[in-house]
Amino acid sequence: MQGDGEVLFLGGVGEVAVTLGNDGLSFQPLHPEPSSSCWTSIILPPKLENRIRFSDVYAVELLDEGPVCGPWNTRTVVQGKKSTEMQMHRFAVHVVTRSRKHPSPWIPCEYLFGHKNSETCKSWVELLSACTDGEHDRPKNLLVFVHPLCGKGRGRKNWEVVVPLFDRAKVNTKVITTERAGHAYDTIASLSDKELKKFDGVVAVGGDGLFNEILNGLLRSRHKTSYPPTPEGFRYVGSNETCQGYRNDGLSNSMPTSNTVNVMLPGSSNKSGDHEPLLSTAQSPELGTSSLNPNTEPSSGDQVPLVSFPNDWFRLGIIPSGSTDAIVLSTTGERDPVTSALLIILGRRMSLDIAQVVRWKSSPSAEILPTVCYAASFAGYGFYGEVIRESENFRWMGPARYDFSGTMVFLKHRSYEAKVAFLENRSADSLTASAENVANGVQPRQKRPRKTICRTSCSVCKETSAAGQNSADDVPDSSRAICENPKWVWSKGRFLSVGAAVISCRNERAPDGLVAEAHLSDGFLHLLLIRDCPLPLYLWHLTQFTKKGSDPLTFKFVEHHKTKAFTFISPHDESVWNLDGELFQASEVSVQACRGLVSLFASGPEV
Ligand SMILES: Nc1ncnc2c1ncn2[C@@H]1O[C@H](COP(=O)(O)OP(=O)(O)OP(=O)(O)O)[C@@H](O)[C@H]1O
Repeated sequence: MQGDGEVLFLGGVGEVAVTLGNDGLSFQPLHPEPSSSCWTSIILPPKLENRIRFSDVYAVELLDEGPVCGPWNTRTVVQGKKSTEMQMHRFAVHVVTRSRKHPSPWIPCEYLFGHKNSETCKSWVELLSACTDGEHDRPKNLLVFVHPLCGKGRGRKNWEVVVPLFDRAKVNTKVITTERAGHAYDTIASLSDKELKKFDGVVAVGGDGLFNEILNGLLRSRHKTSYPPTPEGFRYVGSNETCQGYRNDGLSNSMPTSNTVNVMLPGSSNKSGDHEPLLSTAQSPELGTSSLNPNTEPSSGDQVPLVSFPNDWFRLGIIPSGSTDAIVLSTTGERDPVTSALLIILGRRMSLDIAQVVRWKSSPSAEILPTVCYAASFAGYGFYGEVIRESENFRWMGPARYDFSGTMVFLKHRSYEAKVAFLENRSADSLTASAENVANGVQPRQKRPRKTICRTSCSVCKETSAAGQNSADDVPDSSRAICENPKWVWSKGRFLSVGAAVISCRNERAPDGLVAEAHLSDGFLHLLLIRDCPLPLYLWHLTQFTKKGSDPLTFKFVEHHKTKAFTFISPHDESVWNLDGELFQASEVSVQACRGLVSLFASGPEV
């Protein structure tokens, strides 16, 4: 019977007895070379093991009859001799491997098996395919957006590099090459739920900006929740509206309705300051129903349940190709298109917190008009917003424009008057000084608690995601906790920047990120308030971000608050925010962390 020590020929090794286990395949050479370890000499590099885990197999392929090379040994390698080749029927098992050092990119590699009987090969392929198909959670159909111009034109090239992996793994991809800013947003936002349900996920081949567009396109109409809580005295809308399930403990919550919620599309609408009009779900400019499935009925009136977030099936992926790629670096630890493609194909999954940002006013004199948008990595005001605004003038420089405009904005050393109220996090490891100290601006430099870095299988994120498996109709746990502990702390004054990191925001300039201890799905934001200070001190603070293992947040003029929600008010006419690297004009905003709102094809950073 197959799997019970059947003898196959393995390329580079020779005859092996193969045994099938519950979680993989193992094999022993029948004629081990005494002078060398065939496992180290089989393929140099990468090193293959004598065991294949199904969870690492991304494709099994039946091949034509052809050559399989005989054993490699030290003698043939050192003397440059060609090992013998045998003509036989063949199949290939494609797996992922990686070096032992961390972080290390994933490398696809192949075990080539041969047998004189074609039926034997065929039945092994069927058996192994069934075993790997049993590894549930692997995507079958993906919608892919390729931003051809991102990161100096890397988008298209990177997609071409990874396409063979998707083809080999038999993952169907519907590819759309974006033609303009807002293209991906429009397409996703206008997909009916029935169309969306045909996909297991959406992949962005681009940078954080393209990912942000997709995120907003998905969540705008499908994330049903209340506005972020706001402090007493900040009651713009629905003062008489109370949210179902929320206690009215001095927090003003209000439920957005389809009439009141508009989404600002960061990539396009911010430039004009206009709101993106709500699009009809019947429109589907790129993905006409017929293009997906000729038998599909029109979406209107169909009985497919609504897609809402969070849910446990739909995932987002990123093939990093942008100028910063902070989301990929923070969620995988690698900025490598092949690693990301393999994580997608193997169906890795992890939850990701998302910041819901509600703009109440675009400028102090503007009308009150709540506009909802979402950020996956960062929302920043002051320095961060100005750098993005300034960089728009130097697009021709490519990614270097961020360094250039960063320097210009730094030298201007502008500070901004603002009031920020945040929800105090009474539970456990608050990183902030006491509320009184903060209010007086005399926060002492203090020893910060030991950082728990978010890594693969992070216990902090696992704990919270297990607790957070509530239905979409339930009140989110994070919000419930807010209502039970509603203490607001105000911070007022002049700030060089105000920023909220949802995740660590690692990037090539900041190897530990903006907030090294940020978790991917713990339901918290890290609010960074940088008070006005002398230029050299600010420079010192900024340069700390570039050093691994440093702590840029211990300066006296830096406030770091781990919080679930905050509200920001500025009297400046030209107040601009940076949301995931995109410009967003807003003088009054409220922001909340939505725990595990989306799932990613990732398994956490291996750092
Ligand atoms: N074909 C296109 N032409 C112009 N802009 C596009 C196109 N496709 C997407 N965009 C927009 O470009 C912006 C930046 O995209 P992305 O972040 O993916 O790449 P990037 O190289 O990192 O860019 P940036 O340096 O501007 O952040 C996004 O807002 C996206 O909407």
